[in-house]
Amino acid sequence: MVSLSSYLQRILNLSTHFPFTLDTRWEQPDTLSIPDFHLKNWLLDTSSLTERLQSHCRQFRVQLLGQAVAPLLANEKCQMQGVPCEVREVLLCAEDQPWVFARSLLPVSLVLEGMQELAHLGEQSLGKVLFNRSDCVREPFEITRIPVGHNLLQMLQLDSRHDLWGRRSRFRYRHWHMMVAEIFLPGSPAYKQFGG
Ligand SMILES: C=C(O[C@@H]1C=C(C(=O)O)C=C[C@H]1O)C(=O)O
Repeated sequence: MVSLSSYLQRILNLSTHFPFTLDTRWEQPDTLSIPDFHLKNWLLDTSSLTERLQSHCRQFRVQLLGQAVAPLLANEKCQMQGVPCEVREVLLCAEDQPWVFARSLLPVSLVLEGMQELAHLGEQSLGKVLFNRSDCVREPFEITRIPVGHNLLQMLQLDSRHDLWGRRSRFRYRHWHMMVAEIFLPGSPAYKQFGG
């Protein structure tokens, strides 16, 4: 098991990589055959992923890879109605392993006017902000399958013997929409092979 500090040293030294982006096809959940019920339960769980991961480990942290205004991919632009966004990419890590890669899109006007706490989240979980507000409504999930060899794995310098799976959903707050996409990485408890 690669020690998180040496693993992160490698990733964080690649500062030019931010944003890592997440170029993948997103589908309605019933159009992809999810390998097993255990994974499906993780993919479609609407509760806070941060809290669920914390219940599976002793030491949890959010490792910020970057948060800055950056271009969106075509399939993100239409979901975000073409508004300029801050892109926030993090690794959700437990013990000595990165368990989730997350890429969130935060409209600049929301960060500046609507929810200023998003401007200086740093390594606090975005979920703590979103799930503590009753006026943030989560919209339905789309899911994605990331094949072995996808460039995200190469950029994150991770190997996987199986496809990875992820989900994304928008959170609506007043007239704004945020997008949160999460990819379960090989060591995460979303896969039955998890040793925990
Ligand atoms: C949406 C949540 O927030 C998590 C924390 C994130 C962050 O800090 O950038 C991003 C995605 C989530 O996995 C959650 O906890 O469910």
